[in-house]
Amino acid sequence: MTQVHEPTSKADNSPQTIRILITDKIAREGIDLLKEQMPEAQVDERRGLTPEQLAEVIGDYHALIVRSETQVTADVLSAGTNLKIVGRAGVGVDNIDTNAATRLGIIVVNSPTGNIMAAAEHTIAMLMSLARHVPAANASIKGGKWDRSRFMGIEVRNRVLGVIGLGKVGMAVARRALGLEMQVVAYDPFVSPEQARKNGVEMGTFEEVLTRADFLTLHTSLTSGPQGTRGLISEHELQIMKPGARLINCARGGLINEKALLNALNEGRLAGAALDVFSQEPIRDDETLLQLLAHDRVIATPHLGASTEEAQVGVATDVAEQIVSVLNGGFPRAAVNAPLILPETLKVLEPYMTLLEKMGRLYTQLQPGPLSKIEVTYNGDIASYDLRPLQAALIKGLLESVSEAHVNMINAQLLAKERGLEITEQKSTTPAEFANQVTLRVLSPNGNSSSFIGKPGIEDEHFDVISGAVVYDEPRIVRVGRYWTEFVPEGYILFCRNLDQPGMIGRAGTLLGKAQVNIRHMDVGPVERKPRTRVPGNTTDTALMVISVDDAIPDWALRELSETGDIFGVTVVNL
Ligand SMILES: NC(=O)C1=CN([C@@H]2O[C@H](COP(=O)(O)OP(=O)(O)OC[C@H]3O[C@@H](n4cnc5c(N)ncnc54)[C@H](O)[C@@H]3O)[C@@H](O)[C@H]2O)C=CC1
Ligand SMILES: O=C(O)C(=O)COP(=O)(O)O
Repeated sequence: MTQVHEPTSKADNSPQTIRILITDKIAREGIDLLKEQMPEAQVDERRGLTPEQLAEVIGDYHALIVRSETQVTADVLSAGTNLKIVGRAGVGVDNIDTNAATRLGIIVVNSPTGNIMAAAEHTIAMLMSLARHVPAANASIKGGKWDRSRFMGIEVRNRVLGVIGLGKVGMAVARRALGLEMQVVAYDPFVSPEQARKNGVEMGTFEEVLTRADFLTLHTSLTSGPQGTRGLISEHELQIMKPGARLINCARGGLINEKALLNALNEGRLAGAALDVFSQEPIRDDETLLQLLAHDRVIATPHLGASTEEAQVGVATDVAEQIVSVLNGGFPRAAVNAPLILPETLKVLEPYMTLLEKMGRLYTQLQPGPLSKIEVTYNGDIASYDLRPLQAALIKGLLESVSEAHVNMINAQLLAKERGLEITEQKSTTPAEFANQVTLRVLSPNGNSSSFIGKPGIEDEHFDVISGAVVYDEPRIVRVGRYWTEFVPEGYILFCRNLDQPGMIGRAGTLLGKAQVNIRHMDVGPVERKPRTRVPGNTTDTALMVISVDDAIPDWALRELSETGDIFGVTVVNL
């Protein structure tokens, strides 16, 4: 391990100290930004760590910043017990196990635009170098030769540039190639022909682009799996490429079957290849790559696409800003594994996030047991927002007591799915009983509401409907089961049902007084919201008594309350 910098501030092992680890070289501006905006944080730089070495130290850190060299494996992430965020100072995140990060609730951010121009310009430099043999001619003249005939080139004007992947870099390359008077034809299944045409680019099928291109340049990200891009250019694709074409790869080494490329070059089917990226980086012992590097018609650079001063300042500050935001409890602007929520939206949603989390917690404490289907209904203006953070908050509240996993916005959906929990949403901007009301309805596995089992008023009544609202920015629970109520879901709360008859409140109050437990708030909710006429002597009417208290209630007091008769279903929750 090469430790190029000692920790930049004095080591502090207190758990409260925010610690940020940087394991690849990033621009000083990014590090300065971290220190300015989080002066209390400890920022350490350590380079050349193997995944095993990184796994050993990562437990002490809250944030990790990498480029393409550090391998952030599932083991590294699992060892990051305090890790909240991994920042990739660049675009490609194929060196980070983002699935593992998602499962562990670790946010992964990148800088999607900071190095685009650098990568596009490097691609053009490779294109021109291939056309005019610049690297070989440079080596030749420096070797004391004056060899002009060996380095006969071709003009790129009027030649066809085939672009595979017309995303940010691909499009920037296309625009530059049009400036060089090339014809540009591209393949990208996710880009519309109209959008391409507006930029002077013709779209074609994969085969058309391969067969027409004089220069073929790759700009897709590297993905695995059956639909993935790994090995996108293999034996067959190289076979159908125009004879004498030239291939450029400034995206990811794994996009090309490098052995097949070596064969195509050796057999003279391709006139040249310019490679900035490789399946093994740095190249150590891969025989095919060593042969490609030694090949006359191969131009190579050591993954320099993003290496410009401008790009490095851009990506480092971009990622540093997001790290500061996340460590301060805010949201990143370019998360790879979390929904993008605008700050203005988040401000509106925050009290609802608290509400939904509390509703989930309240449900699991009142009604412990397995869950399979939940329907959430949003009524009022709130229904017009992006509600994904609210669903994540609900899942957090529901799963927290039944799962060891740290549930957050990143992994909530995944964890719910793993536990077979299906959540459906109903939205209506028409207000319900309250202006902005959220109702949670737990359904039985067959989709029916399993709300009330047994005769109303007996102890096995199920509380499978919970409604909440935000009143003056404060979350309130307004309905539990069939009872209307209103209380702030916070701290210890005693729930019980009582026969709807005089003397019940006094009985509970006296008992809590005897137990020295202070009542903060009390609400006795009827089954219907509207005032109604009590029928004297009707002993089946029940009400829900909700008593918020300052401290835990001793067991003997709860027992005594249950034994008084006419008060039953005594449960205490802690929200
Ligand atoms: N050499 C270097 O230093 C740098 C390399 N890169 C790499 O360049 C690549 C492109 O980056 P961006 O343009 O920012 O990404 P991007 O996400 O904007 O564009 C990728 C494009 O590929 C398309 N695509 C996906 N699957 C495809 C397939 N099977 N066939 C054809 N097109 C497909 C997508 O629709 C998308 O338009 C990434 O791999 C990135 O890591 C980026 C910056 C610097
Ligand atoms: O941003 C990317 O995808 C790159 O490939 C740049 O990699 P780097 O940050 O130079 O290691």
